[in-house]
Amino acid sequence: MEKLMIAGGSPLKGTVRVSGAKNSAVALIPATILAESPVTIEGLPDISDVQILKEILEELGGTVSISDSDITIDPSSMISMPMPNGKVKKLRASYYLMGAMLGRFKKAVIGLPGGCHLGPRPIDQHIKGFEALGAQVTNEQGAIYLRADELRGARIYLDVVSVGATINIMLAAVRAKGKTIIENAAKEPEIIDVATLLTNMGAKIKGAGTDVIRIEGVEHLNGCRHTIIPDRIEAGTYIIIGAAVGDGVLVDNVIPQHLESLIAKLREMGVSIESSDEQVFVSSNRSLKPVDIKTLVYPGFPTDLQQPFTSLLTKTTGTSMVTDTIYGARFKHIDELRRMNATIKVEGRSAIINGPVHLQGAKVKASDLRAGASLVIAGLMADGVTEITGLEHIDRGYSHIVEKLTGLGATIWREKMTEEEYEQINNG
Ligand SMILES: CC(=O)N[C@H]1[C@@H](OP(=O)(O)OP(=O)(O)OC[C@H]2O[C@@H](n3ccc(=O)[nH]c3=O)[C@H](O)[C@@H]2O)O[C@H](CO)[C@@H](O)[C@@H]1O
Ligand SMILES: C=C(OP(=O)(O)O)C(=O)O
Repeated sequence: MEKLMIAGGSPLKGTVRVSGAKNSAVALIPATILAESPVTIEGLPDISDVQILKEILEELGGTVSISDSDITIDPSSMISMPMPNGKVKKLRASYYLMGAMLGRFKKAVIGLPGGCHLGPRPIDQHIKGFEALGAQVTNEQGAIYLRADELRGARIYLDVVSVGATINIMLAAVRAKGKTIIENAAKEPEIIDVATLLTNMGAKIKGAGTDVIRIEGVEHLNGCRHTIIPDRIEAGTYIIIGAAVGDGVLVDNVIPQHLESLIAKLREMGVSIESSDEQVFVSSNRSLKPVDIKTLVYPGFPTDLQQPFTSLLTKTTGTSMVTDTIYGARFKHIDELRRMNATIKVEGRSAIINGPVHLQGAKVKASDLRAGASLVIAGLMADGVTEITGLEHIDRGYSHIVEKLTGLGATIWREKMTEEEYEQINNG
């Protein structure tokens, strides 16, 4: 077990290249199950979620080869092996195995997913969609059993706008007989990316990226080549780092339109930020104005950037408020930021931040992926050394974070935890 060490306080400068999107990758990889010949995905991020999904596809009988950041998956020999436990519990996106396996094999057994603990994360809308397509779905001892004689297209209205449910229903519906209409669908860029892959495989999908998606089921899906979109949350994290401690940070391989809500807020605060086709240039400003943010579904401010953004707000002069309308309990990073000197209180779904404060290095624990990102940013801003445990969460979503930050001039390194430290962490 390793911990992350950061000696903060120095300005960062240079170029950082963003990797492929985690939330696309974790759907694109299961989507390959639906093909009848090899699929190549280019530009995958080097993160643990991708590694685990690769191993899961191998357990299902797929042949997986990786060359640099490209992966080729031959799904032709896969079987619908039950996966009630084990690796599926390690990540949220293992729920996409349900839609993909139901689409191809008309049956699947998948344990309820893991992923970040952000309060309740039900999957009732996924199940509602599968049932509407004709599947029988039961929950037995923490695993979801799905079976259908045949899948039939249906009209499905999502009661909650859900990224996961939209993609999962799409995965099953591309192999259903007839037409499926998903209403009140999520519009995140990752949904368009998955629809693009499926279309390249031979699926018929219209309207991905709008709130009504129309799918005409097909009999066969073939292999193809697909290039993943850049990770807007990783890009947003480096842009926030540039705003917090940057002396000219160029974030490369980004689609700025995916981050309009973040860029607009940073400008409102007085951050100097310029964007071109695929790059964003950002510099820190000594005095920043406080702002309020409210997380919303895309194209609103992403919940996944709320925690990293909170660290930046400790630097502003005055009071800022962060309200998370998607995950009302996504505030486990706040206690850790307080240990670093931040003045923040949580009231219901909101965190109220008073600044400016000068953060101080401390021993802190990442409870989830973006809590980890917020602590990395705080560590870079702080005087002295910050030690972050819970690195396994950060490794779920940030490819080569130490190398990328070192490239910008940060003093950051991984260190093996002593047995004593390991025990302390495990005992809470
Ligand atoms: C792997 C992946 O892509 N993860 C992202 C995805 O998670 P995920 O797909 O799990 O998130 P959803 O978009 O489904 O969740 C949005 C909201 O709907 C609720 N809900 C969702 C499904 C359901 O069946 N019932 C229900 O009530 C959730 O509790 C949450 O409050 O979108 C989230 C919201 O942008 C991001 O934080 C995650 O990074
Ligand atoms: C919440 C997140 O991930 P997951 O849904 O995979 O847990 C995230 O990426 O911030």
